[in-house]
Amino acid sequence: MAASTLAALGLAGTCLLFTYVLLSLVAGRRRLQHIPGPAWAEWTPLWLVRRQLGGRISRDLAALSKKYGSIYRIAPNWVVVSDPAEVRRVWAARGPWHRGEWYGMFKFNQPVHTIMSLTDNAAHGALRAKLVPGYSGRDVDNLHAVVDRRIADLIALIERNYLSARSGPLRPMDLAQKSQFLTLDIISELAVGQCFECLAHDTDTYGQIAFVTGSVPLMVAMAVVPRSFGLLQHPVVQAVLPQDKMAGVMRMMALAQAKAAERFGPSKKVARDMLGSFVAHGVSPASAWLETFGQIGAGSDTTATAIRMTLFLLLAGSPASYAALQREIDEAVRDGRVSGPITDDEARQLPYLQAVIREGLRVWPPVAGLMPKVCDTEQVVCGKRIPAGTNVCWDAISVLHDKYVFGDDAHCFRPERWLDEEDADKRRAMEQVQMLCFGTSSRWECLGKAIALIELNKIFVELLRRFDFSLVDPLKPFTTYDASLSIQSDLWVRVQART
Ligand code: HEM
Repeated sequence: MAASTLAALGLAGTCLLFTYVLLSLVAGRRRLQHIPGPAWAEWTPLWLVRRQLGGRISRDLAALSKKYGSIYRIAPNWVVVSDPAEVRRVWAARGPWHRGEWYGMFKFNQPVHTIMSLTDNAAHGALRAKLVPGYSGRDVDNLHAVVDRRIADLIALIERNYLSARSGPLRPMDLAQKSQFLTLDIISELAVGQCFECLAHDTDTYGQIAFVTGSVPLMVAMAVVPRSFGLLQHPVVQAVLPQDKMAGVMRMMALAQAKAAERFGPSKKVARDMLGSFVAHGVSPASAWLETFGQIGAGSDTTATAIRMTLFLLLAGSPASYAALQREIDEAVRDGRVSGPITDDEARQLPYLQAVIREGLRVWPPVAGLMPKVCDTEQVVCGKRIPAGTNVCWDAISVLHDKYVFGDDAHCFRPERWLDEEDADKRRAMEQVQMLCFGTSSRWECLGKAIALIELNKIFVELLRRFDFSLVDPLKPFTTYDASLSIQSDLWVRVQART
């Protein structure tokens, strides 16, 4: 073929491609033109990618809600809802919505799905039914003992390395890091039957924290561009991935695979633990290790954020609440209403503790990701027409700080709001919205909620009955990067033994 013909074909192809891209952009823009939002977000997902990489996405969304109202657009095919009632309706267990492609990041590039990456409701429901008995603790003998044992490890570590005498030198402790050591030790022992021993060695033994810090910001940014995860397999991308940060996660995967393999085959190990429950209820070998691996991610950063941010809010947001909680604990200990260590049932009888836990999760939700849901038919949300296939996300901060539900001081940490409310309907409405932090009443409700609450019920009592905490630098209390979950460090505290 003549060079001139080739050039003409090339030019025609480029023009066609350009026209296609332009028409797609215009069509994409027109679909959601009736929903307000930032100008650039009408045309390209790059606006959202940039925000996601900026490390303050939930605060950015809350600011957009103030400007645009209860529903706004953040990308050509993405909207965000900040009205709690509408979020509950979209997430309703029997509703027509399913998860969006965003959840593909939780497939971890493996051939089979995890419970968190499944977007098909029927397939998700089938796998969930096999996991529920293990997560609920029904089939598991060691749940409470594991939590008690690892909290004892944290106490021992503090007493060994981090106690500051009242008049002696400061021995600062990074509460952000130690909270995560605790939750990693608990979840690794529950998930694979082998504790990571981060607390015993006072280090991130499997490099899990380094991995999350190094990879999650990129993952959540990629998740808003459909199918971009395929790129991760590309040799060029593989070459630029931080191999040192990947090494730990590879070891974690290998451990999960080895531990799951022990549960299958002719001489299989049978045990009444979480993995044992998954296998007993029909989870396949390929899924068993992956669920276990996913559990370590889902169960460590989240609960660590709840622990450290609740303690921080007590220290910085409301010293009076800190004192009230410590008083409740002291009185319960004195009256013999709590054992050593406290049981979950005993903790549930401490009203101020329960209010503190609820309030901590509400003010700083550990999972504030977009979590988009999609419907295959046209819907109406917040009074606006939502075309089929649109990603409908929640604005976690606006929902959980809603003034209509929680009062004018909704953004403040005030545990008393849970104790003072006398109107039963109002209180129920508050609880329903607050529990959205676990996805409660949706078909995707957090499977680890019971485990997380056991940890929270115990940790504050065991720490505050022994120690006094204060911030080392109240003007620079900690660093945080908001990437759907909070990546936090340098929450330095002074810990003193109580006399
Ligand atoms: C305070 C701590 C925690 C919070 C705030 C939290 C929050 C959430 C939320 C909001 C979801 C729903 C996601 C969606 O709608 O798609 C979820 C799902 C999930 N969480 Fe948690 N979580 C916490 C702790 C844990 C723990 C400790 C574990 C493991 C032991 C865990 C395991 C899971 C799993 C497996 C799912 C997927 C459920 C499904 O798809 O059916 N979470 N979590």
